[in-house]
Amino acid sequence: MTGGVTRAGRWRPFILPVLLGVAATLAGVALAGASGRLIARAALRPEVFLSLTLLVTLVRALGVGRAGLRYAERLTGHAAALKAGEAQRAALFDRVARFGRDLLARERSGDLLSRSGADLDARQFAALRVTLPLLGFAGATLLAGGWLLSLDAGLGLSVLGPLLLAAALPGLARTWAAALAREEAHLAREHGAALLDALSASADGAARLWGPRLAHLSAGLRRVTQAQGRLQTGLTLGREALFALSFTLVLTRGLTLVESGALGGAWLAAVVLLAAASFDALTPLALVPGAHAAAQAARERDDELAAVQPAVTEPRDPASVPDGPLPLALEGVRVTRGGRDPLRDVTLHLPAGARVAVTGPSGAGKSTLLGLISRDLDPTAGRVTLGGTDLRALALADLRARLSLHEQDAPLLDGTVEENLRLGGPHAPPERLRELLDDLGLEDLTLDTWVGEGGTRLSGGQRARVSLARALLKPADVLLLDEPTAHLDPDTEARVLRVIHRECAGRSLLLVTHRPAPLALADQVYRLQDGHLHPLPAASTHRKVI
Ligand SMILES: Nc1ncnc2c1ncn2[C@@H]1O[C@H](COP(=O)(O)OP(=O)(O)OP(=O)(O)O)[C@@H](O)[C@H]1O
Repeated sequence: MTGGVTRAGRWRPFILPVLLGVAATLAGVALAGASGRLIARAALRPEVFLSLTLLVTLVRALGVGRAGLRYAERLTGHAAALKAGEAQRAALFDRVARFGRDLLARERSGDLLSRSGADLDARQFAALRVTLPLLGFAGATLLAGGWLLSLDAGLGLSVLGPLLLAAALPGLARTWAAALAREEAHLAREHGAALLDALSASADGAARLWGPRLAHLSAGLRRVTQAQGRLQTGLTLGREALFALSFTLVLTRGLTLVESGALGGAWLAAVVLLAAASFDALTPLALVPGAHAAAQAARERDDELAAVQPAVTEPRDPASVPDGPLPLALEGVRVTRGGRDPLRDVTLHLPAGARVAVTGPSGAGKSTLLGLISRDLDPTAGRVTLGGTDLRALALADLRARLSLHEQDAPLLDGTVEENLRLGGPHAPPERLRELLDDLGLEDLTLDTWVGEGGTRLSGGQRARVSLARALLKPADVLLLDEPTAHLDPDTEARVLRVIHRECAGRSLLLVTHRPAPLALADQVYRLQDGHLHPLPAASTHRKVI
């Protein structure tokens, strides 16, 4: 999914941390063996302590080296994971941005949010949570098993038998662990989405209706977490029982070998500690099936998302748009939405610099008309053109640079008023922003007012005017205004219309509205009804407003 980054390329940054982690595990196993040997020899013959200098140095080197290797593995591993995550996040953002609101209409936003966070986490740490423990365990088994087998087959089997059985335990429970991980992810998604729904509907008490649903989902999550806990406890108990068995077998066999003289007494401590250390390498294996299942599920969901086609696509070889104001036209346009045709055969010409208004009943398709021009959607039949070129032949960014859209629900970004305005006019001087707000009747709103998520800390009328100011600030040739005076009292509406009239100078305007007053801005008014545009008499009766 990372746009051109190959599978091998994604793994390369993890090679060093995985090697470091494996080396740290091996150093741990070797340290246990070497220190056992050292302690035993020093205890048996203290007078030869000086001759043990090499062993002492080895033990110290392994002790310090293991900590250093583990530290370096964590450092490089997390850096690699975060870097991989960065690329995955950017790719996800690109994809989501291509879908725009399409995706939000298709997926629930809480679902998308919790899912993308968990999926990115599962994928970016897969190498450290799956590959590293497996390789570390394989290395420890080869080292400890190989040495013990070379000493005595019975000793080797006493460790390898229980060790491999203990390693297989999480694998045996894999299906159960994967089912629990899937159920947990599903419940967490449902819970996240229901919580967001409940919060956004909390004002009218509708949230209380979600109470039982949230409680049910919480109970489900608790049940799954408890089942996961029981599974982990079972696996730990099984591992400890196999360790106890191995320890007993190694000790029994080792003592027999010492008694028969086949093994030096000083080696027994090394053998026992080495066997114990190889079981330590098992601990991280318990999480491997869950991490593997999560990474696999994340990949499947990513493929699913990749297979969904956005409503509008970029042309392969975009046409260029000439500079300067250009005419816009809808030619015989039909739109099918939700099984209905809100627009059936719509033809509309907006010459450069013209001002056109469209009115009509609710649900007639007025916003859909603007959506066609900003390419939120494409027509089912007919075409929309800018300067004679079909919009589908233009790069989306080129098209949208020429348009400025104020939407009916006036969505604002979570930030300050100034940050929102700067999306429209990044280089506008602060005085220009201030003046525009004052002219729109927003004298009380400071530029550093924080608007909250979606602008929810502002009143509906304030939010609409900040969004309108943002649209007016954008240096675009075509203004598309959807209900620019919604939520406003008549006096403020008149003020706002005067500002629009002033700011429209030299640009084209297409506005859609239910209200009569904004029609005064237009040279030509249409009524959209039953999928067709019907011209109305000029709106000169409303001129007095502006
Ligand atoms: N994202 C969507 N998916 C499917 N159908 C949609 C979508 N958005 C709008 N519609 C449908 O398209 C039709 C036209 O909606 P539109 O919002 O364009 O009407 P409108 O004239 O702007 O209404 P209003 O005046 O109430 O804002 C409606 O039947 C609506 O249900």
